[in-house]
Amino acid sequence: MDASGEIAPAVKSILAAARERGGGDERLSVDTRSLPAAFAAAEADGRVPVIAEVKPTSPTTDGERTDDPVALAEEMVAGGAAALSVLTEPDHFGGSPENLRRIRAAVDVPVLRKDFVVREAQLDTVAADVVLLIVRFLQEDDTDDLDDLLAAARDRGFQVLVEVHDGTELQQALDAGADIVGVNNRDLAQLNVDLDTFERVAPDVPDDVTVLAESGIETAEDVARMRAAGADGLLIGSAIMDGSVKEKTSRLTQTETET
Ligand SMILES: O=P(O)(O)OC[C@@H](O)[C@@H](O)c1c[nH]c2ccccc12
Repeated sequence: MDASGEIAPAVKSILAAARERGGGDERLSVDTRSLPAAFAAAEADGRVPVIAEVKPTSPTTDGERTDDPVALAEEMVAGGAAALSVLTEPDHFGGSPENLRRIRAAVDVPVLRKDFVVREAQLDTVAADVVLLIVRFLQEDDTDDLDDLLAAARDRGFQVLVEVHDGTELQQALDAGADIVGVNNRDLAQLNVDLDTFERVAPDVPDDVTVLAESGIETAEDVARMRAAGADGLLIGSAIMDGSVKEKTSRLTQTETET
């Protein structure tokens, strides 16, 4: 199916670039750090489980953060991030596989590879603890199917975060056997953020599936709201990348102990 009429021009451009991108030279086999265990350790320590995202820029961000990504990642961990997300998409997000490689070597926490993987060989670009698969993008022409990519990722040892935007996509993710699901509060048609999205979709996620609230989480109130709606973990990029990274991370991971 090609439903690209329903997605924003920036997203079409991201998808077109993803289709063109090559993969790794050889099949990877990864030894991963457990994301659910990292979340449990954060909870036990009184921290909100947050995946902090190293995102130099994005189609919805002004300017680009040019600090050393490893230094940013270390500040996030020092601020209490349970895990990290690293953009590896070069054309629209200022990321690179090299950033991920260096960051994963420098920290002990699980690291999510944030990219638009649409073909099996692209899983072999760089090792990570978790890879992202976006349901909506795997329904397009010239992409592999969710089921096949999920199996291919697990065969290599990866944990897989399956991203959804609504109830229909959630059902597809669950049917494919996803055990970590992210609900993205940013829609792909207008690129607007609406935290209601998570509140709408989360009640249908089974208890044994880890569920993340993604995008648009900026304040302690947003954190509390997503947690109240059932988020096991939160994926936060822009609000942490803006300003003092350590302080921002610490503020957002400690909201539950302050009250
Ligand atoms: O910067 P924010 O609004 O905190 O969002 C982080 C993350 O959810 C967002 O970067 C994201 C969610 N899904 C994606 C898929 C690809 C690229 C980026 C994303």
